[in-house]
Amino acid sequence: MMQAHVDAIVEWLQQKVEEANVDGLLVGVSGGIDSAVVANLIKLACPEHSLGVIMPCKSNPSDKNHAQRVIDACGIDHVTVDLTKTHETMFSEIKKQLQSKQTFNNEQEQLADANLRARLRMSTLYTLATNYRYLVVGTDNAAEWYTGYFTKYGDGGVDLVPLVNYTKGEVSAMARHLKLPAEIIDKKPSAGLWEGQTDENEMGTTYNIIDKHLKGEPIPDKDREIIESLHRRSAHKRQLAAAPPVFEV
Ligand SMILES: Nc1ncnc2c1ncn2[C@@H]1O[C@H](COP(=O)(O)OP(=O)(O)OC[C@H]2O[C@@H]([n+]3cccc(C(=O)O)c3)[C@H](O)[C@@H]2O)[C@@H](O)[C@H]1O
Ligand SMILES: Nc1ncnc2c1ncn2[C@@H]1O[C@H](COP(=O)(O)OP(=O)(O)OP(=O)(O)O)[C@@H](O)[C@H]1O
Ligand SMILES: [Mg+2]
Repeated sequence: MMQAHVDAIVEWLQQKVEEANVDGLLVGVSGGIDSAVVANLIKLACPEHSLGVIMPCKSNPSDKNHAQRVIDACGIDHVTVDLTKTHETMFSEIKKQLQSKQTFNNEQEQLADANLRARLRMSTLYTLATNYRYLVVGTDNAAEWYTGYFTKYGDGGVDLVPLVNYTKGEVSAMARHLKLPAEIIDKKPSAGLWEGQTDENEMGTTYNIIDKHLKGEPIPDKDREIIESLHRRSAHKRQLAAAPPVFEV
């Protein structure tokens, strides 16, 4: 059953490569489960033309080790681009300019800092995609997509989203089927954007409950309200940039 899904995704990826007339596929490898599954899928789709990209950005060493384990386990070609200094330079320059105008918003600092990391990763992936003539493959699953739990034009800025119809539970099942390292499968999902961040703490609900909701199963009212609110507020991330009508003036 899971093998049939793997085969279908792999075939779809190959078709997309052919349609786009490119040479292969790449993905950012964080050490988390979603990118581990995608790295395996693109390696199956394009054995000689796939690339995993490790992009530490003030990341903790265990994430880097996990990312390397993923690369080793699937045997995919890889490159590491450390974005720590780039991020530091860019964020501190922006902060300095805003402080001099007395418009720096401390309350938004953590989020702004975190989203910049995601967007630097996106820029790095597209620089590599141009170099290799590859497409950028995203890792969003159905739960993240529905709730908008991604950075617009950051990790959401990709060419293909092969896992977008699969719940987090189904992605875990796929990871087990693909025999990914147990420590990758078992660890708590985290965007790794700040110390101690976990997806479930930040969202205020759990992937298990979001998955149930997506499958049409009953969930507590409180969770449904949270999920539907996240969904409504993130509608803009699932659409093209809003354009005005042609004004007849
Ligand atoms: N109604 C609207 N119509 C059009 N655009 C609208 C808008 N409302 C906000 N915006 C724009 O969207 C921006 C807010 O969206 P965005 O920049 O995405 O930022 P936002 O949704 O506030 O934050 C991203 C969230 O995704 C999480 N994340 C990010 C990256 C990876 C992962 C992970 O799981 O690995 C998770 C992160 O922890 C955080 O909770 C605003 O600054 C504004 O520019
Ligand atoms: N340090 C990193 N190096 C390379 N890519 C990264 C890094 N951090 C995040 N990414 C990219 O951003 C994506 C979004 O992160 P997200 O946390 O949702 O997925 P994940 O880490 O693969 O899985 P999990 O949800 O289990 O943490 C990752 O899948 C990966 O493609
Ligand atoms: Mg992660």
